[in-house]
Amino acid sequence: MNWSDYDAALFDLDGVITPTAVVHMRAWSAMFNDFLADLPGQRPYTDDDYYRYVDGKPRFEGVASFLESRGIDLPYGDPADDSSQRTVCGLGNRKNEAFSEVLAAEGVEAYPGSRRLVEQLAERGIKLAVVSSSRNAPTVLRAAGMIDYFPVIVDGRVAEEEQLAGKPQPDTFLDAAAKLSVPKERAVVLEDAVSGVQAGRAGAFGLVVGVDRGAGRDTLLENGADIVVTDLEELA
Ligand SMILES: O=P(O)(O)OC[C@H]1O[C@@H](O)[C@H](O)[C@@H](O)[C@@H]1O
Repeated sequence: MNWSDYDAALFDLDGVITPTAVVHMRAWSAMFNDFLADLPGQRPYTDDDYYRYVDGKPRFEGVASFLESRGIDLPYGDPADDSSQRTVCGLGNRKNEAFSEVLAAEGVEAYPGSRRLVEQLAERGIKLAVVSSSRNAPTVLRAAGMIDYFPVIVDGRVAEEEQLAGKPQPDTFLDAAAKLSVPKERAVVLEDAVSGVQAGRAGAFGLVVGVDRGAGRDTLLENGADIVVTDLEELA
């Protein structure tokens, strides 16, 4: 790809800039498997469930989507629900406690190739944004020492405040491009999740880059990626 064809790069965070997709995956697995253990006839939650139903989506939409796939009906509850409550929101918040504990205990470093690409693009004057479903995005970016590169961050909280539909809808990416004053045809979306490349395709952005951290090259291409890399170093 030729960066001179573009004016902005819209980065997903977890699994694209930082290896936190793995932390999210482990936290989801611990929470769902604990929850399923009490339900007769349910097979365990696996990484395949993560990629199909949870990856890249806002917290409570991930919970609802997985529960629906297993025919489990729980009340939605309220985002402020305590993590002990048997609601969609309660389960999401239970998972968030596990995620926050790992982040606090272990910290996080950006992928070296992603840091290099971000630094180079910043030097070239390409405008940069993070577009993440996660409400933890600013905390993760700060912990990785990367927050100052991104004048625009559209995270799970911003999406809620501004009533933007989450990925796989394109609204959060479109919002970031508008905030950077860059037309979508001049913006590149960089995503590791199926729901994320779907959002990129739905928004008709200039280029959708799939970063294969486990979702699978063919799956990313089928769902909206124009090109697929395994590390962002390849684009630096
Ligand atoms: O619960 P949070 O931190 O708001 O994150 C929501 C989602 O954010 C996405 O970035 C992750 O890919 C998902 O795994 C995660 O579930």
